Amino acid sequence: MPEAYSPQVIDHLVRPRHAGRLDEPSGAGESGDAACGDVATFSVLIREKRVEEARYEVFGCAACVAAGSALAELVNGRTLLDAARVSKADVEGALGGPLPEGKGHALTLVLDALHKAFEDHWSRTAGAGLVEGYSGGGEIGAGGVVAAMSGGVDSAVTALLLKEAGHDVAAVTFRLHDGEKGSRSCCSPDTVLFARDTAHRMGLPHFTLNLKDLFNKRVMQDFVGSYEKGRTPNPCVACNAHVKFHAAAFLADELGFRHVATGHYARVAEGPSLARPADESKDQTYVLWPIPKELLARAVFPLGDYRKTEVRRIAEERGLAVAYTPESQDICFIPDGDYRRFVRKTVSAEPGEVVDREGAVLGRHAGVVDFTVGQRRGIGVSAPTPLYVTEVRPESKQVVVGRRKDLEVREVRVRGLNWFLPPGEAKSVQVRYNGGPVACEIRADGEGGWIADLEEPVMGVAAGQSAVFYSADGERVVGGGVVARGLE
Ligand SMILES: Nc1ncnc2c1ncn2[C@@H]1O[C@H](COP(=O)(O)OP(=O)(O)OP(=O)(O)O)[C@@H](O)[C@H]1O
Repeated sequence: MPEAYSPQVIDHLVRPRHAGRLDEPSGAGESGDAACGDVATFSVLIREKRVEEARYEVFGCAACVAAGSALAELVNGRTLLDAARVSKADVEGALGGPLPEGKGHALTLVLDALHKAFEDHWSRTAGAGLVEGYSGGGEIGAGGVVAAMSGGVDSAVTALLLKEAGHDVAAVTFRLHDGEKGSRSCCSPDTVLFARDTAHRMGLPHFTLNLKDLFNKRVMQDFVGSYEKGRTPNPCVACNAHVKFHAAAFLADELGFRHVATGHYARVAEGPSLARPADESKDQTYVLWPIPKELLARAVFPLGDYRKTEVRRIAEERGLAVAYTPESQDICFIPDGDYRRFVRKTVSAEPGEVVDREGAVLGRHAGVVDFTVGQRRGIGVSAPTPLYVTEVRPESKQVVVGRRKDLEVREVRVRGLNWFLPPGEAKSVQVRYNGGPVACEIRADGEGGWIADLEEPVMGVAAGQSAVFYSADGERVVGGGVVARGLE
């Protein structure tokens, strides 16, 4: 580490390039904190996928000021993709090599301000309902892939494999929620920085899209609301239905790219339909059923052909820092896994009765939001044989309990279906993420929904869960939907 500033740093201090703010930018961003001394802003004017102008303003140490000037010089006039590829190492290079000890943060600070300006540009382009319901623009680009990168190993290897296969790749990280304090779940600020760094080390452009409002409305509120209604939600399914693929397609269209990729373990088969991946222990087809068909036609899942162990090995071999990141938690916005506490923070639960199937009152509970069908623990009623929740009735605030046998269902009603293949090809159904498929026959219920008649009984099917139908060979997803009440 040098002790003094390089001639390049001094030059940027004496002759700052592109200093100031644009009056009418298409995006503006700020990073840093006055309390810790350094604040950087960038304003950008983007036209025709090019950074026509970029200006910076920095209040802070000399290294930060010089880094702002060097970065502005590096991105002015470049294509948006090239500008989004500029890395900390590039800025460092432009400043004549490593900064003096303790000054490395300058690179992160100015790059973050620039990327927040890009993020703001996308928010302004997409408008208030950012990508809500977006399913593709008029013209789909010929090539290129937008790879959704969460900061985890799967999506990093996804982007790497696509790049190594010769595709034009742009990485995108979605800001979905703030995470809970102290957490390092996906989308917390440091995760975004980490994902950007990972993309840049692969030589990829990186963008961030702010989807917090959409995610809050379509995933988090739905999650809490479902418990209030006595249903069991699956937030990953809701995210795949409304957020991830729409947002990635939006960015792909803006960049003139055709495909969108995620690190899911699944394959896209002809149809298009979804097919099971090579690594059956990581199969994610169950949560992917709601992707609109027109978006599935643009989706690629490179990991569908790999086993997770191979994916980690690839990450290790290529020296990716993500190689050792832990598996992500079940629900990304509840890092501690305590979803009851999460739900209770938002809804005020009202007490009610615990009743048996004949209606006899066995006890009291503190709120229906604490219960799901199939639950055994925490019922608070003692009985000679174990009791299970067999039904949740939010209207009467009753929780119905019964024996294990009472949980068995032979008929599942499914609504809100998304079919990839003709319904007649459905030969089995899976009603739980970790459950296997059960042979079934299906019939239309005459009201737009379908009924699956199961060959063998399944325990504890809760309204709100997904029901996913598979083909006769069990390999392809025929379609999926949401389990409806009415099977009782
Ligand atoms: N915040 C995010 N930003 C961008 N893409 C995301 C984000 N969260 C998830 N994804 C995409 O969705 C895929 C599946 O998400 P999931 O939460 O199941 O993560 P995962 O299977 O553990 O993958 P990873 O190891 O990449 O985090 C990811 O591989 C990634 O492509």
